[in-house]
Amino acid sequence: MEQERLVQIRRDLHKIPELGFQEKKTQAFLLQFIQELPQHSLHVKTWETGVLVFIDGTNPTQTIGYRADIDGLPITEETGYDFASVHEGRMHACGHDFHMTIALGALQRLAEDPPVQNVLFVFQPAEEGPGGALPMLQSEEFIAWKPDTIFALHVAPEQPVGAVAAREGLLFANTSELFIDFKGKGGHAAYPHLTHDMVVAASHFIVQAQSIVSRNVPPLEPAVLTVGKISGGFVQNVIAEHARIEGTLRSFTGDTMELMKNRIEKLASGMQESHECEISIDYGSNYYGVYNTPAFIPPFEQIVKDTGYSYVNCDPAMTGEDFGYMLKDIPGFMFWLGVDSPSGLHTSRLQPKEEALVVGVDVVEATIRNLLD
Ligand SMILES: CC(=O)N[C@@H](CCC[C@H](N)C(=O)O)C(=O)O
Repeated sequence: MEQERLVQIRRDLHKIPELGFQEKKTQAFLLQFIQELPQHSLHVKTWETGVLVFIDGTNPTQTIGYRADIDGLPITEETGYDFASVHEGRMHACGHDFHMTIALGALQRLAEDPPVQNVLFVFQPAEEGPGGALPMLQSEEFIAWKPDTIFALHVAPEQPVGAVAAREGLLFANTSELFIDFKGKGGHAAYPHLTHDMVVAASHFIVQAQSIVSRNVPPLEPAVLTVGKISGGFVQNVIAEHARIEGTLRSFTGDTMELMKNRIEKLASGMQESHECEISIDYGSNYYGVYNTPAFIPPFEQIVKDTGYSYVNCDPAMTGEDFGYMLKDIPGFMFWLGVDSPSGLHTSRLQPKEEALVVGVDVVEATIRNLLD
């Protein structure tokens, strides 16, 4: 019965993915669901497009926080689901529909049978960008209910259903977005000698930037430089006066991140000369690495096993998460929840198995009830 209800919630949310800070329908859905729960121990606030729900514990000494991110991605869905996104060009391709459903499932169980400690459920906007965690953390609404400990999960397509993975210390990388604009002299395709072609400049830049990780970053330091999007020009027979590349930088240390940015800037300054153009760089949002407080991991492993699921001690990943900002300020941790999808995160065919929803609810509920007792 509960499984059917969780599946329905997930499917309803899956249909309405919205980008960061535009999650109006998602927020309305969450509020409607929360309003239908037993209200005796609940307090609800909104912040921007997010929602905060505080549950009074029965004999509290502390507050434990649980955070779920709520935004979707600008990806066109290709799952073939009959409950696919009805928002064109938007998809829950990072599993945030699962994250919200699991939080609602755990919230329902705790609203019906409140735990000893106080609980704060955090439904946070804009994880994929521009980043909702930091401003939410600094908001009056959050500060008034600030928890002593906080945790969160992320779906893991490569792990089987029933597996929960975590580690002490660094789980996710530092990230920085990367937006670079190239501006030069465009013109007729037949007169290239009179122009400074920005498609050519951007292409050279992308190829040369590949040597930053392979030739500047020390070989034992993990680093990623990905260009995910390139755009520019007007039409096939006009030489482009503008091109733009959009990407992301990932590292485990602040020094490596600085080194990559430094090399990008040097490369850009050399290319301004060689391609006779103007290059401007914007690093967009930067996320702090997700660092799990080591002391919580052994008790969490025990809770997972006691709940009947398997625990995996995993390696750190180059994914990013603005939850890193919350963990910088509040002790806690993040874990991976196995959802066994053949297609990975940020793909148009991500198909997490819905049997994992109840696993998530069980683990989140058990952690809230037992971690601090
Ligand atoms: C878990 C996950 O996939 N998170 C995103 C976070 C995006 C951060 C930012 N927009 C960037 O691209 O640097 C990820 O891409 O890892």
